[in-house]
Amino acid sequence: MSSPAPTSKPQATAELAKSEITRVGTGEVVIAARRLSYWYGKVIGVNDISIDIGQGVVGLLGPNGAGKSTLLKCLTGQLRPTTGMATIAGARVWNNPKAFAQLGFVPEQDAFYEDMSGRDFVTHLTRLQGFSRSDAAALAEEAIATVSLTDQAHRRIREYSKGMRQRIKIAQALAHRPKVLFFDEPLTGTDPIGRRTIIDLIQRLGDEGHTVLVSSHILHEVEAMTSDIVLINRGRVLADGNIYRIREMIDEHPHRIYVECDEPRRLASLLSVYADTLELKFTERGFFVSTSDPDQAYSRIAKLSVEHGLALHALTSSDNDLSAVFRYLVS
Ligand SMILES: Nc1ncnc2c1ncn2[C@@H]1O[C@H](COP(=O)(O)OP(=O)(O)OP(=O)(O)O)[C@@H](O)[C@H]1O
Repeated sequence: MSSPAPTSKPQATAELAKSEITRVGTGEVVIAARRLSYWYGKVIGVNDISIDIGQGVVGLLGPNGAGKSTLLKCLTGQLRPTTGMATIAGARVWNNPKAFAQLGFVPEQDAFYEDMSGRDFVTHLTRLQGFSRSDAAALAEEAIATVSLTDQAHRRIREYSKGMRQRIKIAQALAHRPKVLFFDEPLTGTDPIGRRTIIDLIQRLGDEGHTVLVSSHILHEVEAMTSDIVLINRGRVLADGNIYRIREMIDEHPHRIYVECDEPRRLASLLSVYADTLELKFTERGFFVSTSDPDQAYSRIAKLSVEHGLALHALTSSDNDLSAVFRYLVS
């Protein structure tokens, strides 16, 4: 999205109505943004976001280019907001080392000294937080154990798999024991076991009372960690709240189910008599059915195929992904 950079000053926080502030997480507000915008020259990264984030795990969902990384960078003090502000525990983040000490950040991109061991990498970065050599070493060891990398910590990062790289980045973010953690697309490129380890860890951090903000463009990834989500698109908050509410929004819209079975035309004709069947579209091996009542449609397809002896080979929904949610919300 491209439009001229704003010239007006940010409005004061007090001028915002409560309804203009997105509220996620539980308990006291830990992370806050007020009228936060960030412009890359004439391209907007984050557009006037006001949000209060409490404890627990919160998912920041949006398609590629939505502004997730830019928002995380503003909230962690890596980028100075063009307008507006970000705070952690009430203190402004930008240019404030005290705020940095309270947060841990797991970036999407790798930025390693590849020839360092995992252990040295975490220890050195922890020393930069102001800890003595021995304290930093002890904290690093603890964090490395938390991500189950103790056995591999002596190896050079160059030799690490993608999943191990993700975990050593997480150890780096945890070592100084921050209460607030930011994960930018933490599951990218990980295998199923690595994913499980990271998801479990994120949930545990949330259960222990940390505030954890996790960005992703994949709905089911975030769903595995939390039901508390914020949807962003084109730099703006589109919706927030419980993931089930978002699912309800999906269900309020025509839902497309793909069916492959023996004699697809026969099953399609059986479905065509129901009022919630909106459209049928055939493919080489099956058909798409659009329905206004997905729950009914799923059970009906299963029931009819059994009753009429039509073996089902595929029953899937292409609408379960995030792009569908966004299509609905934007339209
Ligand atoms: N360094 C940059 N220079 C110019 N534009 C940028 C830069 N970084 C991001 N943008 C633009 O800002 C917008 C938001 O990008 P951002 O990287 O924050 O999105 P994202 O949701 O994190 O997406 P992705 O997961 O693809 O990184 C996009 O339009 C993007 O092209």
